[in-house]
Amino acid sequence: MDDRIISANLMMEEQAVEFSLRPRYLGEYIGQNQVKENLKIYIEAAKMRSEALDHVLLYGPPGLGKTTLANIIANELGVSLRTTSGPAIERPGDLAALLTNLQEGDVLFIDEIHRLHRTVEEVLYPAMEDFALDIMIGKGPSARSMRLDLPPFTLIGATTRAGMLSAPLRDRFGVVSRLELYSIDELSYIVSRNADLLGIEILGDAADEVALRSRGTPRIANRLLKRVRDFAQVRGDGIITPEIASEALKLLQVDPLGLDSIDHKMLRSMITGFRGGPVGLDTIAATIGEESQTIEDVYEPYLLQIGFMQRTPRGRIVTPAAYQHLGLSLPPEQT
Ligand SMILES: Nc1ncnc2c1ncn2[C@@H]1O[C@H](COP(=O)(O)OP(=O)(O)OP(=O)(O)O)[C@@H](O)[C@H]1O
Ligand SMILES: [Mg+2]
Repeated sequence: MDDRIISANLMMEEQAVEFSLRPRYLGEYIGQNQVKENLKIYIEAAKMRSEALDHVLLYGPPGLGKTTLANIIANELGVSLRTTSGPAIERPGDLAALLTNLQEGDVLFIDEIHRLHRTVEEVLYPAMEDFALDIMIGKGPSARSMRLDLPPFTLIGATTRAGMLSAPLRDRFGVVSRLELYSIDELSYIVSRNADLLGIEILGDAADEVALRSRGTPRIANRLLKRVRDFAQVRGDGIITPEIASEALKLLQVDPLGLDSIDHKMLRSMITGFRGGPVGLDTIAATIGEESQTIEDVYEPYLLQIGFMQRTPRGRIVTPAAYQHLGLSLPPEQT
């Protein structure tokens, strides 16, 4: 699924561009107003008290700006940021090395924090709570534990799956923020701003056109913008007009609402195989050959947001709006 144009996952060759487009301060970070307002206050307060900011957990679907926000928080605090990820920290000693190298007030950013090894996670508890490391010296009966002080620091954890964090870890975050899918207006603004940064000329209506198909996700908006730019250069005079945008987007096989063939396949198989549901997540996954987790993290949030799917205790159901979008008629008992 990673070569899908609308995959929200970061592709290798995109990293440099993403880095250059990343907003550096809260003022440049579009949307997520609730999260921003809260952070602004906590950051201000931490600075006034000359203390480290409380630990922050950011969660939400991929490509919504968690990494960006972690960098912004460090910038706003005026401290350094060290980045690592759950699976990258293999042994407790690796984490201890990271922690002992922090300066007072620094931010340690752990991406995919739900994938931390258990033994590593246990080192994190006293580090987060008491800014201390418990290390074992010696082996066997003569072994004893020694406590090492750490400089006060801020841990920022990011995850697409808050539900997979253990309770003791989750409870140690003072600030827990959920990032939401972006509105069309916000995405359109991001597209225009990023076009500016990349030296691309795009008309307002064309930016809306791109925004509409970006599944509420800035990363997808950036990707579509670049494809549309290529098209405008080859087929037009480089300026992205609404006509150019919609022609280019059609070629990318993304429908006017940003759904691609996998979304279509999923909705259609729920309709034809299960009369629109309710149908369990695992059944859907097996039917279309995707992993349940991927469906839950990546495809479903957008379909829920645009009201094409609903979650019920008995499973997922397809809504009339989706039938209409697909040009299918509702089963008789639902009309
Ligand atoms: N609020 C925003 N305003 C402007 N641009 C944004 C915003 N959020 C994200 N972006 C853009 O989207 C890109 C992807 O964001 P980012 O890498 O922070 O997502 P992520 O949530 O960390 O994704 P993942 O879950 O894959 O790690 C950024 O490079 C940036 O260009
Ligand atoms: Mg990230």
